[in-house]
Amino acid sequence: TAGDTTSSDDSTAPTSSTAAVPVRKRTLADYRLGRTLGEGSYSTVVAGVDLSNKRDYAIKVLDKRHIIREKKVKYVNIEKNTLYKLDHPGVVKLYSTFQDSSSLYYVLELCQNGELLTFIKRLGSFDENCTRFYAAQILTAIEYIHHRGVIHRDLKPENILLDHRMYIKLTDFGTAKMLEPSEDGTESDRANSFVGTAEYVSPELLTEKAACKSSDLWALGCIIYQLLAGRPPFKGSNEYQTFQKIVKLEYSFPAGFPATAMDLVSRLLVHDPNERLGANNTIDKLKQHPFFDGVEWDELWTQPAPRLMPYL
Ligand SMILES: C[C@@H](Nc1nc2c(c3cc(-c4cn[nH]c4)ccc13)C(=O)N=C/C2=C\CC1CC1)C(C)(C)C
Repeated sequence: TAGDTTSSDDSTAPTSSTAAVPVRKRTLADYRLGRTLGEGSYSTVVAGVDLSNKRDYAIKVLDKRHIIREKKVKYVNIEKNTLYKLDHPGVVKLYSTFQDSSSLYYVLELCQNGELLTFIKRLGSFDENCTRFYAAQILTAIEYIHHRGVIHRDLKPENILLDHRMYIKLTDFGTAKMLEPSEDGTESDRANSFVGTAEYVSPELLTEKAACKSSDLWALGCIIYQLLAGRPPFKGSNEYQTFQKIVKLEYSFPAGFPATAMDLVSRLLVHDPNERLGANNTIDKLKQHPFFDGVEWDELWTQPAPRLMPYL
């Protein structure tokens, strides 16, 4: 059975009904590790069964020496604190962490259906109805993390995962930015340094090295384009070529690309972060775009996901 995918309670936290029994810190001995699910630049995610409750989890393993050598300790703590703070059906849950002499371990929600990218490659593209559903789920997950003062900064189909219900889960917050309360909404709502993955990185990240909430909206525009077209809008033969296309806004829609989706994408792939539809905490304006006509926003996380159909 899947790990606590339905409720937020987990086996390690005492529930209100039981006495406050001391919660024993988990160790690796509490899990039977399975196959490797994904490899990150500083981590490996493996399947794991909690031997005490037979529930499936994803266990992210980080090599301490590697993290220290690569000076990524800050990012590791940002990810852990961000994940513990976020609680939304579209964000992967972090249940507990522990460590041993060589590694750090995160016990996370298992997303049984893996990466969204796998399905885009398998189908070639998503039809309009499926694109609408997944774009709406990603949009509400982005709206939630932004409301909590978090910018993801590296959204892409590789780290947007799918659970057993084929619902999306945002993951990989190692490069996220937690806006300080003072930073949110004022002129300094910029997060510096880090650059995301070439195809999805926003122009402001390339020119001013400063991401903002609107950078995640740019990535959403790239993802919606990719769901319908089967490829990202900016793709050069190498990273530098890709960056060139982005700063020059050099992209075009393939023949047959649906008109309302074309209008939406062109309102997101806008150079000026403030001019993007939904920028400056106006995500409601994004939800009202004609492309999302028919979306039942209140049913989005209870209705069954649509059967995946390619856009032919
Ligand atoms: C994006 C990530 N890949 C993955 N991260 C997570 C998975 C995951 C699952 C599959 C999968 C499941 N079935 N088949 C494939 C493939 C890749 C996965 C999961 O289930 N639960 C939490 C995860 C991540 C939690 C997040 C805090 C890091 C990278 C590539 C960085 C390793």
